[in-house]
Amino acid sequence: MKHLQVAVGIIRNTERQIFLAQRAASSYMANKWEFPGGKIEQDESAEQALKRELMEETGIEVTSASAIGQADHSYEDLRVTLHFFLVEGWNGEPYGREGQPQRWVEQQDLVADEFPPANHELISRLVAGEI
Ligand SMILES: Nc1nc2c([nH]c(=O)n2[C@H]2C[C@H](O)[C@@H](COP(=O)(O)OP(=O)(O)OP(=O)(O)O)O2)c(=O)[nH]1
Ligand SMILES: [Mg+2]
Repeated sequence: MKHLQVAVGIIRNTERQIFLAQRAASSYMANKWEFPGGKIEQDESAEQALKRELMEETGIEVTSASAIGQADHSYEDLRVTLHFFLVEGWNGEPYGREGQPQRWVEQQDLVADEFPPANHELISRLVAGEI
C-alpha cells in the first residue's frame, strides 16, 4: 500500500483560534476540513516540508513551529503518517492561497467529524486543552 509522510501545521493565533482550510471537492477526503500541509518530499525534513507547504497553501512564512506528535492511519487504499506541528509564529496573514475555503475556529470548538479520521485523536487533545 502507498505510504505517505505528511507535514501538517496547526496554525494558532494569540486568541487560541486555529486556521482551517477545506479540501477540494475533487481530492481524497473531499470537502473535509484540514490543517494546511502536504507530502514530505524525498530530500526534505518534516519541518522543511511544513514551511514549504504553508507558504504554498496559506502564504505565511513560518518562524516558530514545534513538533507535537504523529498519527499513523490506514485508509482503504492509502497509509498516511501525519507529522503535526504547532505553529505560533509567522510572518504574513494566512489565507486560502489555492482558492480553498478557510476559517478560524476557537480551539475548543473543533469538531472531529469535520476532519479526516487520521486527525481525530489530535482533535481530542486540542479540544481537551492538552496542547
Ligand atoms: N494537509 C493535510 N493532509 C491530511 C490531514 N489529515 C489527513 O488525513 N491528511 C491526508 C490527506 C492526504 O491524503 C494526505 C496528503 O496531504 P495533502 O493532500 O495535503 O498533500 P499535498 O498538499 O502534498 O497534495 P497535492 O495537492 O500536492 O497532491 O494527508 C490534514 O489535517 N492536513
Ligand atoms: Mg496539502
